[in-house]
Amino acid sequence: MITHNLGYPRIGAKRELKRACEQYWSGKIDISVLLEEGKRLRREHWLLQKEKGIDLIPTNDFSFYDQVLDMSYTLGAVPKRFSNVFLEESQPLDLYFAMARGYQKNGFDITAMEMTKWFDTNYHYIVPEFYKDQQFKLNAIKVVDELKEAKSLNLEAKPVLIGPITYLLLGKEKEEGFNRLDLINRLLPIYVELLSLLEAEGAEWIQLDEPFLVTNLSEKEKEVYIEVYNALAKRFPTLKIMLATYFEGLHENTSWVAQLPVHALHVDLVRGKKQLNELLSAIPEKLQLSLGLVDGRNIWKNNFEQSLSIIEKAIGTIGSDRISIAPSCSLLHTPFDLDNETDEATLPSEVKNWMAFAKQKIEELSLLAELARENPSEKAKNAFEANKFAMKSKLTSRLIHDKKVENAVKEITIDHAKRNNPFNIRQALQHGSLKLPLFPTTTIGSFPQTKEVRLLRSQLKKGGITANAYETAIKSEIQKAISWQEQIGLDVLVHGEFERNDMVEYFGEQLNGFAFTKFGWVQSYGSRAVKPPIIYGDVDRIDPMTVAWTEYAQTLTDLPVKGMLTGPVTILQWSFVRNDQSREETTNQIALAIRKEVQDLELAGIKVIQIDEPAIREGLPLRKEAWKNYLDWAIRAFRISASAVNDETQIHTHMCYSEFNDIIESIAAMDADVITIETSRSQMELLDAFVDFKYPNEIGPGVYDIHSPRVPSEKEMEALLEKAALLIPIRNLWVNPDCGLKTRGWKETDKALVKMVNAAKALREKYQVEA
Ligand SMILES: CN1c2c(nc(N)[nH]c2=O)NC[C@@H]1CNc1ccc(C(=O)N[C@@H](CCC(=O)N[C@@H](CCC(=O)N[C@@H](CCC(=O)O)C(=O)O)C(=O)O)C(=O)O)cc1
Ligand SMILES: N[C@@H](CCS)C(=O)O
Ligand SMILES: [Zn+2]
Repeated sequence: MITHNLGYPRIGAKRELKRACEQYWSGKIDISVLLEEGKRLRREHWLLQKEKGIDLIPTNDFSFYDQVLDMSYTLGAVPKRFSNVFLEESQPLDLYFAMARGYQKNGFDITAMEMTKWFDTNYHYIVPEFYKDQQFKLNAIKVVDELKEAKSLNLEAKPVLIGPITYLLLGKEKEEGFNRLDLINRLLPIYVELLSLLEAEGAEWIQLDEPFLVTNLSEKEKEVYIEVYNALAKRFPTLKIMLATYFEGLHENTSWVAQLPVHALHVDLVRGKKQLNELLSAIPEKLQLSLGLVDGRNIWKNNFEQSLSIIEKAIGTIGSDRISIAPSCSLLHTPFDLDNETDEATLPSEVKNWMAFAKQKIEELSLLAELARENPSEKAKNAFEANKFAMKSKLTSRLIHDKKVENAVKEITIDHAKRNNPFNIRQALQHGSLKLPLFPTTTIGSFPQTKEVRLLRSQLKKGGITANAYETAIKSEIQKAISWQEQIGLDVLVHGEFERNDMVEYFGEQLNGFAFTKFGWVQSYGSRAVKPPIIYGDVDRIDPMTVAWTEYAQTLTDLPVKGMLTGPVTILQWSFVRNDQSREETTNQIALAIRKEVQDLELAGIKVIQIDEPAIREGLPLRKEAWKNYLDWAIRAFRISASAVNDETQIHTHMCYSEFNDIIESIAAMDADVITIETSRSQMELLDAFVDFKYPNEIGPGVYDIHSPRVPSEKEMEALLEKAALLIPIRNLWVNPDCGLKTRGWKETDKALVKMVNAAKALREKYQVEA
């Protein structure tokens, strides 16, 4: 039985890759320094896995931005708007980064490719763009060079590629008249070329990631899978293909997937525990099985006793030489190294002893392999006892349960999720009290988190400045932001979220039942990372979390300041969650905590309160049969958090990166008075669902993409608004960017928002004249 890994976090223990990329983008370092840093990180991560005893080590899991973008680049799926600008002799990495970030230099103004969520994770990938005349062309340098690098270190390397069908399904047709799956005939020869090169370079194993195999597939998709994998098997009779599935079980796909002619099948036994029995009975004689035992999506220690019984069962049925063990999915979604966490105040050692990050998960794998052998070492036996102790300590700990919270959740009734009156009555009251113009302008909450602001927080945490000095400095940022918003003519203001490290972590730090880390970074997109807090116990809010900052901002202006909260589903989704109770139960606890905050904001005189729920769509189960149950409790949790206010108090919600078509009914059921959504990258395409559904409440379709430094023109935003005004009743229409502006600089923010306000004014004029 061997151990292998599906992918390692590439950003580095201290986010070294982030710093290197950002320094390169700002011209502070040369390309050679960036490339060298990438090489150093790869080497370090490979050697660490080797040292911990992993037999098969993944390569090509490293990326300077995103593994899907790497694949597009490797397969030559570069949209023409880029390839026309970047000539053959240009630095390849510059073209690659331009695809991700857009390019507004040397007289060019090219928009970035779209970005969306990777299955149900908080990781974002760059969406492949497909055209009717799409051609592919191999650019194998990265994949092959990384294999050579690993081989030069005497490692048993396993190149990891996104499988051809998952790659196509991840993308989007950018024009009508074709189906992207039909491109398989042009794509497959490129994969064949790539696999041949890798085989020639001595690759024995290739991992092809096909996570779409865990979803509800159409007949056509199933047929393409069968054709493609048969073709590959015929062409590569000796290359060992490991077909990797994860994030769910195979369900109804089990029997035919088990028949695909690959060397090994990897299955996720954390999310898809139940599939093992069926698989063991359906497995053909030669197929090897990779058991995904160690949770790649959470930070809890593996339960050795349970894992060993699974291993035993698998060995007992098909023999140890056909079994390998691995994490459930790539470790990209877990932080780097728990050993770096030494602060008892943020992460009590009792809780830390229940946890494992990527490095520890790799150790767990080696230990499990050792323990499954006949005569495990003393070290492994001791580790087994320590693991048993940790499991028991978690079961019996006094840190976890809070009767008061558990009772409050039990006492939730239907009334907790109901506003006093329906939307039309609330709308009239809110319009009467807020007196906003047509096409009211607002922003989504955050303003640039400058180096200076982040430094202040870092100094506060290190004791370099006092809490008073920090408060004064943040208040000064708020004061500047309020007077600037008044000056440029925004209608509903925000305080700017300067005091927040992150929209989830900030709340986690103030809620009971949460622990947090210093270095627990997980890549979110490109160079950006998040530090998900850890929910280990019952959640409660003791003191107000945001009221003082919002109240202060409101004292500075007569215009309404929007209170800014993160919703219960998003807090759940972007945290590491308990594995000892249901997600629904935890979300209800968070909903009650946010409800208290909403009530306190209203009491403090705040008339508009936004409860962000960007992760509702992302939390949707991968299997359609589980959607209804999830949506029922998720929407109810939002409503519990939002419904304790008077009719005059206007509740906003915000969502980004979401395809709304499938869940529009549930979004309407949230019954927020105003919803702001990300729509600009898709040219308002995402608005269609709201239009088709005749969405009744107010809506702010984003008019500019905040993920790129590109400043849109006034005309562009006006055109988008015109489009929206034709689709949505204008009294229901708001004007805002796609999302918060924390990642942007002040210069571009100022320019863009001035233009946005002007665009709103132009529409106001036009429609007032017409009215
Ligand atoms: C809306 N989004 C979010 C998602 N998930 C979240 N949990 N939060 C989100 O906001 N998912 C979907 C999208 C993803 N979008 C983003 C956008 C931006 C970031 C981002 O900017 N991340 C920052 C880290 C933010 C943070 O936690 N900052 C801390 C610590 C800052 C720090 O690095 N300090 C330095 C010292 C100070 C200095 O010298 O700069 C240090 O520790 O070395 C803070 O502000 O206090 C990033 O840089 O990646 C993420 C997801
Ligand atoms: N209020 C948050 C929402 C991000 S999704 C922000 O503005 O950053
Ligand atoms: Zn957003």
